[in-house]
Amino acid sequence: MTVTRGLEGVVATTSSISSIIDDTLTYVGYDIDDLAENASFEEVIYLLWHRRLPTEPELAELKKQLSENAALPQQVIEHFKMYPIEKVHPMAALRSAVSLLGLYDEDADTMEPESNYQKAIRLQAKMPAIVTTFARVRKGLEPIAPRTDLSFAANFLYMLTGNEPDEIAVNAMDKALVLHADHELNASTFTARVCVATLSDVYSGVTAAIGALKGPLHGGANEAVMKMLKEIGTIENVEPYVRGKLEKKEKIMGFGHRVYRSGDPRAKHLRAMSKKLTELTGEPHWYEMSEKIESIVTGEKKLPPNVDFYSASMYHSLGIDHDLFTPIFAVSRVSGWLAHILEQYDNNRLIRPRAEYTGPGMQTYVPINQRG
Ligand SMILES: CC(=O)SCCNC(=O)CCNC(=O)[C@H](O)C(C)(C)COP(=O)(O)OP(=O)(O)OC[C@H]1O[C@@H](n2cnc3c(N)ncnc32)[C@H](O)[C@@H]1OP(=O)(O)O
Ligand SMILES: O=C([O-])CC(=O)C(=O)O
Repeated sequence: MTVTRGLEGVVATTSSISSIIDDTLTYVGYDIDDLAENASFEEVIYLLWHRRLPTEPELAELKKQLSENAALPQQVIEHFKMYPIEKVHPMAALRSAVSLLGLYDEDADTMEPESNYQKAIRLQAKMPAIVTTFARVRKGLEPIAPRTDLSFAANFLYMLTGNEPDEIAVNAMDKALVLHADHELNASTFTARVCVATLSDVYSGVTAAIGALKGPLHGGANEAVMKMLKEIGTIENVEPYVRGKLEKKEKIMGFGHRVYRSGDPRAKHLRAMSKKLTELTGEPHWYEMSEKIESIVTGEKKLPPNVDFYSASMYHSLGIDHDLFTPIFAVSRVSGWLAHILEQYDNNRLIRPRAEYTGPGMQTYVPINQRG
């Protein structure tokens, strides 16, 4: 048996959803740079689920379906009011809420492709309301119902604050959602596929994926980046802080990647948005600190920033609570998880690798009264 630690380089499935080849990321063959500049998040959802861009009527229909399914069942809202919500991490709340949604979906365990597609729409549609309702209830505020006349990105910001967001904020959120939507066989997507490959249901697959995204080596890194920026505090402190961490062989969050070698193509879009938004909010130091961290880490370790690094200062500039950064990642990535879940069902085989056993050799059972 050959063990490949962390399954590095192991090709575990075929997929027609997204690809990373020579550090170029494509969704269904469209370069991420092209999509980030030109596509809306709703178009990207359609692309991932149907493997082609929608026509105008198809996009209008998807938007209508997302809008019609955006509100949360009252039971989920009541659930948020039942526990000490201010002590709960929103990713844990999101994980539980998705699982709970499965209890109120009478088709949860129906396996026909059309039923699974309809569940994908319902789940994608409700993710913003889960995150924003949680965010408001924990502050003692009433949840805000989704509006049917706003885009997916605008609705998210509207439900969070109750104010109609301006065009700059909506464009930034929309682009962030496009950039995070899918990423080949990352840890959370693989988790979702392993789960549903047992022929478990869509809600189980997404719940499992949220659990995997939560960790700081994956989606949780964006919140950790903001924590680091706050800890550093000033531009003067960047150099001693970062060099000190590197000397102690500690990781700098938001840097490094299992697949990219010369850099994550999404980072430049987030860097540009971070620069623009931090200037507009009169807090350019968040960007300036980030840029300085990048120059030290890339200089010392040759590790470029990943998608989580500049998204932190960008979301901060939109006035978003720092522990909501990873849930926002999930609001976008659920589109990719759902595409992969449907693809897995389409051509399923149980995913079950092997482990090389390293424990003791064959032993004889000793009755408990004879053990020393
Ligand atoms: C959406 C996403 O999931 S993007 C990734 C988000 N995660 C982060 O930003 C957390 C910080 N980054 C990391 O922990 C890693 O780079 C990962 C998890 C992304 C990739 O991990 P792996 O491919 O397993 O790389 P691994 O952790 O083995 O690192 C290889 C070497 O680079 C170093 N390294 C990797 N990332 C970093 C980092 N962020 N800071 C400092 N050193 C690092 C490791 O210490 C190791 O050094 P060594 O060979 O001297 O021991
Ligand atoms: O692909 C990965 O390993 C992590 C990542 O960048 C993502 O999920 O967006």
